[in-house]
Formats: sequence, structure tokens, C-alpha cells
Amino acid sequence: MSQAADGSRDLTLTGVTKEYADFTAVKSLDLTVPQGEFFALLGPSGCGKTTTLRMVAGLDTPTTGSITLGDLDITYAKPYQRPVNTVFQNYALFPHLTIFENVAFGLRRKGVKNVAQPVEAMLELVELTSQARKKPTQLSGGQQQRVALARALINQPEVLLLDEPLGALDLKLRRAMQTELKRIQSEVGLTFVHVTHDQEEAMGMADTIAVMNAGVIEQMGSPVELYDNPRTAFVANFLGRSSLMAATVKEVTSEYVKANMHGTVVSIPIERAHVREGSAWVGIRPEKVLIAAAGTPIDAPGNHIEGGIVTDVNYVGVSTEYLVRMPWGQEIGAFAQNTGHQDILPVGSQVDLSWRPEFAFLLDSDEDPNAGKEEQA
Ligand SMILES: Nc1ncnc2c1ncn2[C@@H]1O[C@H](COP(=O)(O)OP(=O)(O)OP(=O)(O)O)[C@@H](O)[C@H]1O
Repeated sequence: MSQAADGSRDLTLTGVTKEYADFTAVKSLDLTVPQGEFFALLGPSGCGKTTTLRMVAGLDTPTTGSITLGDLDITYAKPYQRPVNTVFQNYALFPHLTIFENVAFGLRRKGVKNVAQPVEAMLELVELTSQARKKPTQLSGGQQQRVALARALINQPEVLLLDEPLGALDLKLRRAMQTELKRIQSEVGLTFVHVTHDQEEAMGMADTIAVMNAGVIEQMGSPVELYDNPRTAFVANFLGRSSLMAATVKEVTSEYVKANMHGTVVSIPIERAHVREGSAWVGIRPEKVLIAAAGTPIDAPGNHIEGGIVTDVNYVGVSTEYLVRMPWGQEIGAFAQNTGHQDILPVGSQVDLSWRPEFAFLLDSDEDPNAGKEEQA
């Protein structure tokens, strides 16, 4: 198979659109997944994740656009002609075959004579050596999922597609399998494209996340980049939580954009300010907001706002989650770590809030401040 000039086998989607009779599921998608990366497509139900994956797998054909692997154009290649395998949520194991034979299936179909060694190596990788003689129904959900993974990996695909592979597992097993999947991916070094609507799952596993909404990619980057520097309200709300407060840009310096937020001037680092003039939304995440009884000093030089009243207190053990009504009527979240240094502030307390300027971000006022809230998993 041919390789790109630099030898890389990146997966690239260029201008990929998928139209159904009266509906466009994926809109002019441009996407590059570097070889060997753990890539997550994250978004709410119906945003076009599965459609995108099916086009990479060859189960659907793009209406326009192209899909390449290195310099190999696979846009119209049959599923079995592309070095791509898929693991689905419903593992689709063969119930009448043993675990060993399920894993051996792809090799036997290719006419490989000696399957024992590769199958055993694969079972070892997914830690199921002791289960080889059992049938799928004798395994737990997580074990069955690992069989599905081994069965796909033994074909030595260049790209492994995972469509909500942990969706059928309970939360605890899901978290355990996430660690497992990440380990296996780094051991085999394949490109993984993982589709999920679970933001914690994507954040915990992926090198790069593409956040999809209504057929387009809203933003793409490392989990930290997306979380700390969201460019749209959808990303700010869908990935974690954010408070978005109306403001007007007053001044732009080399380091900060300063905005007047209901009478208080706050600073936003220039690299997180996605608007430089006019009206805007100042964004801050609740765990970045420090809270203290009115008039007491807050240990954070920065954006300081006064006149809040606590309207809700949710004690969750490691932290206390406050809702604070600001003088302009909006409720802002503030999560305080329960380090033992601060008493819990009851509902009705008068409080001041503060956050370091470097944690704030600034979005265009055209953004819908509620985008992504309802869709959050
Ligand atoms: N064959 C089809 N004909 C018409 N519309 C379709 C078809 N297949 C998918 N769609 C629509 O395309 C949109 C995207 O579907 P897709 O399955 O890609 O979403 P998704 O993000 O994977 O969602 P989920 O997490 O629920 O699987 C949906 O609104 C869906 O109804």
C-alpha cells in the first residue's frame, strides 16, 4: 500500500458531507487524525458521529468529499478493502464459538494456517488467556467487550473505529474499561477513533477530541485546550459547566482584554478572548470561582465581584457546590474544595466571588449562552 511522502498514515477527511433525502447529517467536515493517535468524536445524540464513523468504515458513502489514509484514497473502497476495523456497542460475538475461535475468526477467513500463536498473543493483550475455552455468554460485559476488541485487533487494521464501545456497561465497569482501552491503544500504537457522547470518557482517554454538534465540528483540540479555552458556548457548556456573563469590551492590551461586566471591569487573557470589541460573554468555570463571606479577603488576585447571595448549597463530600445570585440577577456556580479551611456558607449568605484572570474566557455575544446545556450527558 502506498504511503504519504513523509511516510505518515494519517486519516484525513476533506469536505465530507452526508446528505439523506431531506436531512444533512454531516456538513463539510475537515478532519485529520494523526497516525497512532487516540482520537475521540464527542457530541450529543444525532450530531453525526456515527454517520462519520460509518463513512470511514465504508458502511456509508459520502455525498461529497474525500477520505484518505496516508495518500491512499479510500472514499469509495469497500469495507473489506480498507485497513479499518470497527468495534460496536453490541459486541456481535459469535455465540456458538469459543472465545479463542471468536478471536481467530478473521485469520481463519483469510486462510491463515497457524492461528494459535497470534490468537494467544491477542488474548494476552486483552487479559483473557484464562477464558479462551469459554463461550461468550459465560463472560461478563467487560470481558465480552475485550473479546470484540481482540477480534478486531487481530486483523491488524491501521485504524480501529470504536462506536460507543462501552455504552452497554455499567458506570464502574465503564471507567475500568476506559483505562484498559487506553493501555491497549498505547501498547499496540494504532490509530483509534472513538465515538462517544460521554464527555468524561472522551476527556479521560483521548489525545485529541473533536466536539461535534449538528453535523459540524465546533472545536477540536486536546482535552485541556477544549476545557480551558472553549471557543463556543456549546463547547463551554457541553464539556463541563460554565457561567457566561454579559459584558462589553472596554480595552484591549497586549496581554488582556478588559470588559465591563455589570459595572465591574474584569480581565481575560488575550489568547482566550474570542472577541475583541462590542458585546461579549465572559465565561468562567465553577471550580475556578472562589467564594467568601462578604468583606473577607479572598486568596486570589484578580477578577473580584461583590454583592452575591448564596441561593443553593450542594454538599458533595469532596467539595461544596454553591449557586450565587449576583446583583444583576444571574446565578453563578462556585465550587469550593472541602479542605477544612472554610466553613460552609449557608443559603442567604452575602458573599464575594473572585477568580484569577487567566481562567476566564470571552465569547462572541452572538453565541447562545444555553447552547449545549440540555444535550449534556
Ligand atoms: N439513513 C438515514 N436517513 C435519514 N436520516 C438519517 C439516516 N441515518 C442517520 N440519519 C440522521 O442523521 C443524524 C445523525 O445521525 P448519527 O447516527 O450520525 O448521530 P450520532 O451522533 O451518532 O447519534 P447517536 O449518539 O444517537 O448514535 C440524525 O439526526 C439521524 O436521524
